[in-house]
Amino acid sequence: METAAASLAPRPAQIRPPRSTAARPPCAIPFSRADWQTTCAAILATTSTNANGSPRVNGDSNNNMKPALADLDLLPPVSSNLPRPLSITDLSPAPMHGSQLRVAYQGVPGAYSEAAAAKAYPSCDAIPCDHFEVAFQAVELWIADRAVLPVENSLGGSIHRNYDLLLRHRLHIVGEVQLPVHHCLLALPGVRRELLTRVISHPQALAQCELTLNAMGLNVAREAFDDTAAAAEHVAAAGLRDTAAIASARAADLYGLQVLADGIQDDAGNVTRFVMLAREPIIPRTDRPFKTSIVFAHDREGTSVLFKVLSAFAFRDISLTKIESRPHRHRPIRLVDDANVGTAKHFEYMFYIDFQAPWRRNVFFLGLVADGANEFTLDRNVIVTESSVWTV
Ligand SMILES: O=C(O)C(=O)C[C@]1(C(=O)O)C=C[C@@H](O)C=C1
Repeated sequence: METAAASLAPRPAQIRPPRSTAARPPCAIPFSRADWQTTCAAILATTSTNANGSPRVNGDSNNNMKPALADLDLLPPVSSNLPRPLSITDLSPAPMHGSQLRVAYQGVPGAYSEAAAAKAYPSCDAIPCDHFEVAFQAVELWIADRAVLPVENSLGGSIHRNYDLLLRHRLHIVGEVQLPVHHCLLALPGVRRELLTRVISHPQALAQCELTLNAMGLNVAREAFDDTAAAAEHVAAAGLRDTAAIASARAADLYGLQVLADGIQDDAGNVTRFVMLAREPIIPRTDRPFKTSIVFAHDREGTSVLFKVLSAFAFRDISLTKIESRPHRHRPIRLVDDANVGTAKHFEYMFYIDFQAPWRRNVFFLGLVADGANEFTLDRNVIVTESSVWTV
């Protein structure tokens, strides 16, 4: 989920510069602050807002992104951005890419997403972005090489916004990383729990600590914030003595807050799964397990098509690791009320399936996908729109 505090004015979508030396990601961005701000200004200049208020980069009416590289002075000349041949790096297992990759994540330094980026690509330059969509755009515009974004949490469930963005952008899943999420309650030095009237954090973090906060007697107002570390930064920057933030211990260090309580997540095994995204797909290693992700829709009413699709997996002994459905934007159902006013309701769905299978069976299965939907699904009314394969 990507939500801003109701009481806070929405901030413009932008890639954030590192704020200070203390607040830099583990591996510094190789620009000066001034250079970085010029880059941000350039990407913002290419960003327009569509009717729904979501940012777009030179998008057409279908929200298809077109990189505006010529506008970005700091980027390499356009000619070097033409598609390049796959190199050995592209073919190696994704988590080993490592050295000096620029990796976009959503949030500010100290966010769990920054830790996930560092876990996925240990010597990367982590690039903070205000919104998930900006992280997608940063990769599409070659400002970053990869994006690392959360898709689900063991307590809070799926992060639907990123499922939707995966369909609207042309990036490939090239890996995944799981991050144990250990939350702390942070406040200004000297503040006692009894003084608190408000707890702020990312909505997922608030949900993950709900029971523990209540058990601690903190039945105070909760407020949603863009990300956990931004909440911590806000408490520190605004000198709020009545407000605590839920964030990481690293955020406490970065923003000079004290840890009032440690490990406040409702489940000790709280884990968030992040996907690693790139412009080019990878060929996964055959000596390691790997996952395939597909997205499909069907144009028939009723549940039997879904049943047939699922049976295609069952008959081949292919394990599904995740199934998710999202409203189909292009096929809304039109409802008419008593006053004969029509509204679009999204009760038709896109289905996302992740599956894991031995290499041979997986190749066979993907072959069927590539062959066309008929064979793959045993039903000609199913359309597969996306697929990615990665090593886990
Ligand atoms: O706010 C952060 O620190 C994030 O990285 C975001 C996020 C999320 O989107 O779910 C990531 C992991 C945690 O589950 C809580 C929040």
